[in-house]
Amino acid sequence: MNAGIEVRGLSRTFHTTVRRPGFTGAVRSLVNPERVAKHAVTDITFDVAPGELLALLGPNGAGKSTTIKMLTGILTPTSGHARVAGVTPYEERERNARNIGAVFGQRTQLWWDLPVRESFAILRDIYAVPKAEHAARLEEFDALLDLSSFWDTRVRHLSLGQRVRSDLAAALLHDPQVVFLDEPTIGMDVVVKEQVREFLRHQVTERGRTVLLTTHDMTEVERLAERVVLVNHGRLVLDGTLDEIRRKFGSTWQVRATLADAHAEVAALPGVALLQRTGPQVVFGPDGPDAPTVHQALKAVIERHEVTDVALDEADLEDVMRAAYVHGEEV
Ligand SMILES: Nc1ncnc2c1ncn2[C@@H]1O[C@H](COP(=O)(O)OP(=O)(O)OP(=O)(O)O)[C@@H](O)[C@H]1O
Repeated sequence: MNAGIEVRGLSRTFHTTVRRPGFTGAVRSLVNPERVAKHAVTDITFDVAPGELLALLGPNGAGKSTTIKMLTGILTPTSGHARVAGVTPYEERERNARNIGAVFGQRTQLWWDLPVRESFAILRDIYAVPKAEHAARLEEFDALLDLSSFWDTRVRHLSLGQRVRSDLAAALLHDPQVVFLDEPTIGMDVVVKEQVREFLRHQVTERGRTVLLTTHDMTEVERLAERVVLVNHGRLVLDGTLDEIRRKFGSTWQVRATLADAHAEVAALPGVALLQRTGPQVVFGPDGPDAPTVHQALKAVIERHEVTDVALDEADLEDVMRAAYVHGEEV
């Protein structure tokens, strides 16, 4: 069985009733309601390989949550289909629930009035996890997320960072193959964010879980994801590695180097232009659509020249993504 995610031509349209303004408008809306269709997700196709962490990115209202809701079985698609660890989520919700874990950073699935550890015990019973297995997993999660310092506290009294760490543990205690994370580190301080990222990396690399992550935090994307899928206005605009996306939309990098020999000849590098030369100081930039990434260019420069100093300027991933959202549909 494939423990990944397959999404094929997935679409979801919402039909809402428009309220006309004013009293007569309200009466007219009652008598003759005006229905409008909102195409939240349109014909999206992508895969997440087993054991891969993919970031699903897009501006507000792009359709990310709607996509995740279809993959977790909360919503049924209008058309298209999806399989999550071999199961059609909206047709077999219960079976799907056993295979997946989900964390929505803005909401909790824990019992508000119970201490965290009791919530974990209830989940153990719900998912019928053997006691020894549950204890071993909790020990592993505690080592990475430092849960024991607050797991006797009621959920309502936890800080945001403590609550989300508890939610993450709760979502993974039944050992799901596939994990959905909707803005898991929103509002956390940098230390807790890093702890959570380390935990997620461990779950992907050591436990082989398949993760679909949505976030607006580009540092998170850089630290965790190799591949990203970009959606805008409900449509998929890009599916590729961070390097590919940088290459397409982040064409503003520069490598500045000081050559050991002020008269040395500068080697021609494919896809790299020599922008400036003043004695030993040289500045390189990307040349054409097949230009390398800044890191590849830096490596090539160092390999071919003896340099005494080197610095690089790179387009911020936020800028790259902004360009990709705007121009992604054109490529
Ligand atoms: N139940 C619903 N009824 C009507 N429209 C909806 C419903 N749920 C979502 N939408 C609309 O569908 C579009 C996509 O929403 P969605 O929540 O999937 O976006 P998102 O990419 O997750 O955004 P954000 O980054 O702000 O969380 C939005 O225009 C939203 O208003």
